[in-house]
Amino acid sequence: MSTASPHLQGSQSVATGPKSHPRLEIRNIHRYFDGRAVVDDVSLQIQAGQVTCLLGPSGCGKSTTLRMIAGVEMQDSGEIYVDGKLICDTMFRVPPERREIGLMFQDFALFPHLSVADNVAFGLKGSKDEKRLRVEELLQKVSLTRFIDDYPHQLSGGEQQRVALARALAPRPRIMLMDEPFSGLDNRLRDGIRDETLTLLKEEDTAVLLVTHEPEEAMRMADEIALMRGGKIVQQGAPYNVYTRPSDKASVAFFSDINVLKSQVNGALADTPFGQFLAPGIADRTDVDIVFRPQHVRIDFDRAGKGPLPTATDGVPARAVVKRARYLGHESLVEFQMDYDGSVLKVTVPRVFLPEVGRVMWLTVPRNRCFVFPA
Ligand SMILES: Nc1ncnc2c1ncn2[C@@H]1O[C@H](COP(=O)(O)OP(=O)(O)OP(=O)(O)O)[C@@H](O)[C@H]1O
Repeated sequence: MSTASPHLQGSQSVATGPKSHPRLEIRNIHRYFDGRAVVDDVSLQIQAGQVTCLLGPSGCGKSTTLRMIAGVEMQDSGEIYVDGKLICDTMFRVPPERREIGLMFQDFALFPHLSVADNVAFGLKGSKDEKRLRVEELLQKVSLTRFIDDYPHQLSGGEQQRVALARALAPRPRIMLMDEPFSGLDNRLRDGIRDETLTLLKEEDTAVLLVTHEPEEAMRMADEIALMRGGKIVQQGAPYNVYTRPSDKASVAFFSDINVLKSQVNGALADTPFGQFLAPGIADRTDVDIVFRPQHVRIDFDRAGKGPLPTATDGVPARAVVKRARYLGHESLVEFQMDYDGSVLKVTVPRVFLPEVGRVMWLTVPRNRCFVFPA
């Protein structure tokens, strides 16, 4: 069983020798609007070739953080370093165009009057031949060579997005900042373009900071997730760690629906209708939330008024009645009304499972899938 608190440190250090610096480092950045800390002491390190997703709900300060790194917004305190060199503090500031940072936003439009080739070549320096070579290389990588002389309006939304990516990467930026870059695309296109983008970013060895409010996008794209809330990074680490070892109830809830049992600690144990849960390190008489995801609840059929026998790993079964069942395509969602207090618990099953309303069943909660947090 997991309990509250582990503040994960992530897997960011890729040692390449004593002098290696992160490609991008921001230290203790603050930004205030109307006296309110919109970005509140944010620090991050990103290595070359690493994708970090800044993930959080709307208004938590993600875009403001990105804008400060890009240099279009000034922080009130804190420093930004690229390859160990200071590029911005409150006294000194390298202008945005000299930061070697590529930008890609949802509405980062192509120049309509320029061909695909000229769009991609826009930020490039060097001879005509050198530019042409780089344009061809990138268009080949995004599989758009055949559109090289076309104009943006002749391309689909997804194709335009890939040209925008090629354009952003053409000058070989050391860092790529992406703000919800795929949110304008329809669902079916999105997965393919995300995967292609990831492959290309890795090939170019760029350090990427991608802002998104979609957990699924972050899980799919990120080497590391920085979970942001109320201007602060509340947890940081590999997607697996952030998902399976969340630091608090809100972090669990950000990734999926949750079920919550209320209890109070007594002798490092919390009593519930599902049996006792370990609550190590939490003081007696502390109110706690026992949190678990719908996909982790176990369902058993009623056998002559009884459920399965209690076990150490799954605790005690609790009697429930099916209130509603829905098939969602990739899983079924069943809502159960619990006998013990009439509350409703959600359970998902990765197949077609549509028991009739009113049917009696028994639920158990595997202890290794639960989190106990002070309420
Ligand atoms: N120039 C500004 N003046 C005043 N408040 C601002 C300014 N820019 C941003 N804010 C406020 O700062 C907070 C954070 O905004 P920000 O755009 O960084 O959030 P976000 O996490 O990127 O949200 P979203 O996902 O909706 O884009 C919001 O409450 C926003 O209203």
